[in-house]
Amino acid sequence: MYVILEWTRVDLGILLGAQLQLPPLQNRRFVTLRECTVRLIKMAAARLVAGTGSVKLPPVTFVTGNAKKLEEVKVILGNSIPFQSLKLDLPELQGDPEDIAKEKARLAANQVKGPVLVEDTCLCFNALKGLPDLRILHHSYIHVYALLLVILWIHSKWFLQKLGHEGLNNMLMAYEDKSAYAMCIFSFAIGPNSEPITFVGKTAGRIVPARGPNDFGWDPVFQPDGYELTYAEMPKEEKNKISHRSRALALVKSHFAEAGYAFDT
Ligand SMILES: O=c1nc[nH]c2c1ncn2[C@H]1C[C@H](O)[C@@H](COP(=O)(O)OP(=O)(O)OP(=O)(O)O)O1
Ligand SMILES: [Mg+2]
Repeated sequence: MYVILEWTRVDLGILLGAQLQLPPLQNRRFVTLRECTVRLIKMAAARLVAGTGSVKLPPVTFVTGNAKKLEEVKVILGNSIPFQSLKLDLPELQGDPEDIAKEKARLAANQVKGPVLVEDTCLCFNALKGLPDLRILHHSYIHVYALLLVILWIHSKWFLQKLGHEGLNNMLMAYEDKSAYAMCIFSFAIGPNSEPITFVGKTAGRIVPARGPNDFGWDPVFQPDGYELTYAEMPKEEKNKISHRSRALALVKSHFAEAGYAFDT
């Protein structure tokens, strides 16, 4: 079958030209159905491989209500992924950090109606088997043990699930083990109703009495392993080299490079 379709600006040109990235038609008034079909098949194959194919995506929207996170993400991503940011206060969900990140991505994608990137960060104490995260305690790091009591109350259900009653009873105060890790989970959803994927970055360290500027969360109480400085005391470039956030973003970048998403720029 060899049907000739007239190529007009309004209908096919817009409909197929945009989707299939047909060559400019300066010297041709016609494209063949075969040509369209071949390109459609190629596009479908590319979709299978890349998860999206050659259909162009709008730039990714990084959704966060936290200006400090955004500052870091901008520096770390540079020009590697076309993105814009949107300040939205997404609900503070509780539960497993990876589930929280995915749920945040779903909520954000439904609002933005396009590709979104979100992240969820937590600080976890090894003495407490990775609990708690300090998501709720935004700017307090007076004394970690004092915080634990508050967190215990706030997350009691979660604590019980993870540690059990005995663990809870044994938990308070005298911990030798001050080791902890900072964990960042980015979640990417290509659009509403698509299953988000996640990228986890961790940095090991320990909890110390607060040192350094007090402008970003628990940075003053977290000292990464191998360093004499807390996150807060480090120059920003130094933190960005080793941080939980940059490690997670390295995975995000590789994913984008491998998937070969094409963006409208
Ligand atoms: O690198 C960090 N260094 C120190 N503190 C940090 C870092 N990253 C997040 N944080 C704090 C902010 C918030 O108190 C909690 C995470 O909560 P988390 O829900 O992920 O952040 P958020 O609510 O501030 O912003 P978002 O709108 O992206 O959810 O840990
Ligand atoms: Mg939040």
